[in-house]
Amino acid sequence: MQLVSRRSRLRGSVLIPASKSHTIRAVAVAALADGRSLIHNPLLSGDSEAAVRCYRALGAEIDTSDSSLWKVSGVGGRIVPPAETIDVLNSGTTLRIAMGSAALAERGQRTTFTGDAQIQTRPVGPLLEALQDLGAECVSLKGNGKAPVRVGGQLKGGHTSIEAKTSQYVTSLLMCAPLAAGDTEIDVTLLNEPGYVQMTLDWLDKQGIAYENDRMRRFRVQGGQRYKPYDMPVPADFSSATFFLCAGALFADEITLDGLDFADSQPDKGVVDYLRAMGADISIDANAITVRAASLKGVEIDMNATPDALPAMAVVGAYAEGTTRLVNVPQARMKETDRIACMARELAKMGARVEELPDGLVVHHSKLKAAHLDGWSDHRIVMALSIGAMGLDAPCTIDTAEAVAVTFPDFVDLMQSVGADMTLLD
Ligand SMILES: O=C(O)C1=C[C@@H](OP(=O)(O)O)[C@@H](O)[C@H](O)C1
Ligand SMILES: C=C(OP(=O)(O)O)C(=O)O
Repeated sequence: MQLVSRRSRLRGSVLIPASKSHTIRAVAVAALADGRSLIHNPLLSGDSEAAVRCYRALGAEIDTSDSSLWKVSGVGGRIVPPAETIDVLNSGTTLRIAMGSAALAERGQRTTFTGDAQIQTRPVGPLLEALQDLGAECVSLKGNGKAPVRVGGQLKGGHTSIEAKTSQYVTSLLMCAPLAAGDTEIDVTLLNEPGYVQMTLDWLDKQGIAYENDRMRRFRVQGGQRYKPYDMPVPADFSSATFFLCAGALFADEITLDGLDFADSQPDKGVVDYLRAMGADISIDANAITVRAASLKGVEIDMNATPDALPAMAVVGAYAEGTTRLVNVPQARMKETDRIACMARELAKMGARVEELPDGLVVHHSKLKAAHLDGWSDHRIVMALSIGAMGLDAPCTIDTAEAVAVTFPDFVDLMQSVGADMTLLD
């Protein structure tokens, strides 16, 4: 599919859909719990569908017939691997978390995971090694530290250390360790985006799981614990909101984003601070954020906590006065695509002056022009580029637009509802 995006002025309000990161954690915890959980307001998207299919295959009963209330009967920590390979589609978070869950099976019982072409380029080697240290049987079937992988029981606990270039490794270990028979000690030698680990710890806290956290450098998790069923709504997604925040800061008379909760620990709420530092006009009132276009100036932003915001912030940088430096986010190269390289390339096609850094992007204020763009089958690149087109005299066409469904199937509809001149073409 192609997304054609044209000059737009935005006005109105949007209700931001549920968080992908929370929905996947919600499914995983409920699937491992003893009993029946109710997940209200889940995200309906490719990545959350991947989590549902994955945990069904691992034995949980998940009824999604009511799209606003999923009912999950958990396996009580007793994973029984399916004979068939589990396909996690495009979801890195699902793959990493489910690998830990699969390690809870009995010794000799193994689960094979694969995913789409992008998933098969993303690393999981350090997680395989850590799970192995803790008693699981792990192998990367192509020997390259990537999916397809096979993970078998049984996680017993013990000690491991991990270099977490993606926080998802630590999230995975923290979610399975409580269900191991023995205690687990995890030394974390490097940790990108610790805020996503905090989201996981918030889940453990709500579950009453006992653990010790020494400044995110060392965790001790008591073994022999259980997850219990719960009844909870999923909070709105600040990563999806990012696109409306950025579009609003550039092109809105006034748009209001509803449903977001600043008490939630999602790291991408930090995008509000980034935009304010650039001069954006953003006000926050209860759960509503109101954004009006203002003239923005380039600043340096440490993006380590928020890798998913890089594509949209790069577009903002191209419109801001002066130079925007988005730094310290090397992990953005390990996502669905190498988002640093892809954004540099696509913005250059639009006439932007962009420099790639090993860990980020330098974007200079540029006179942009319309172009035919590649979305690289990466949801966040497609959405970011569509915003880039909103200030131009001629339309931009973005290929691989079907990718938005991975996290935000309603993106185009919601953008249109606040006045974006966008069309999806089959
Ligand atoms: O834990 C999570 O839910 C996520 C963590 C982040 O991944 P990394 O930790 O690999 O950056 C983020 O990019 C991803 O969209 C979701
Ligand atoms: C990187 C992302 O997701 P995941 O790692 O779950 O594939 C994302 O949603 O931008």
